[in-house]
Amino acid sequence: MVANKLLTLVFVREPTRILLGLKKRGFGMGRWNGFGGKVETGETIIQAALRELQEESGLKAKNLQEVGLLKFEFVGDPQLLEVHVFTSSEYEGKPTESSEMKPQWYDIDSIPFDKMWPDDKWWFPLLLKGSKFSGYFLFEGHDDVLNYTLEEVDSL
Ligand SMILES: CCc1c(NC2CC2)nc(N)nc1N1CCCCC1
Repeated sequence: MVANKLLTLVFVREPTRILLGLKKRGFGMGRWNGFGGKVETGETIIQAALRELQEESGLKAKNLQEVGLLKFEFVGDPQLLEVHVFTSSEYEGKPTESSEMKPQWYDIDSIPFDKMWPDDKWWFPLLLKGSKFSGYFLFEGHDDVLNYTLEEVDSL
């Protein structure tokens, strides 16, 4: 039994814009995304979310709200990924480029979906309107979504 791999994903949000980062290397390189990564042993999901945001963007979130739970399966790979999605509207610091990510503010009307993970176009509208959501995506490779389910939920 392969346990789900726990990952975090944080979006820093202002009224009309959202902070995205361009992944400079590794998994998802060349795609704009929120800030996140693996939950290490000995840390909570929240601690991991705060740590990854700080490491990758330089920002210290003062409020994290869990808004989504996304599960990913890849054809041929037994490892399921479980991504806990958060938003933050209060933070300290200035967006700073790291070795991993180049941060940039995007107007919420011009999200670069063609340069993001393919699943984002489905759940991002729910994040932007403040809904809580839970979804599952079956990928073949890193570009093709074979199947998905997505629902708005009252609580995560
Ligand atoms: C789980 C991969 C993934 C994804 N879905 C695609 C099936 C791979 N979509 C988005 N937006 N972020 C993702 N990660 C957020 C946590 C850090 C690693 C990348």
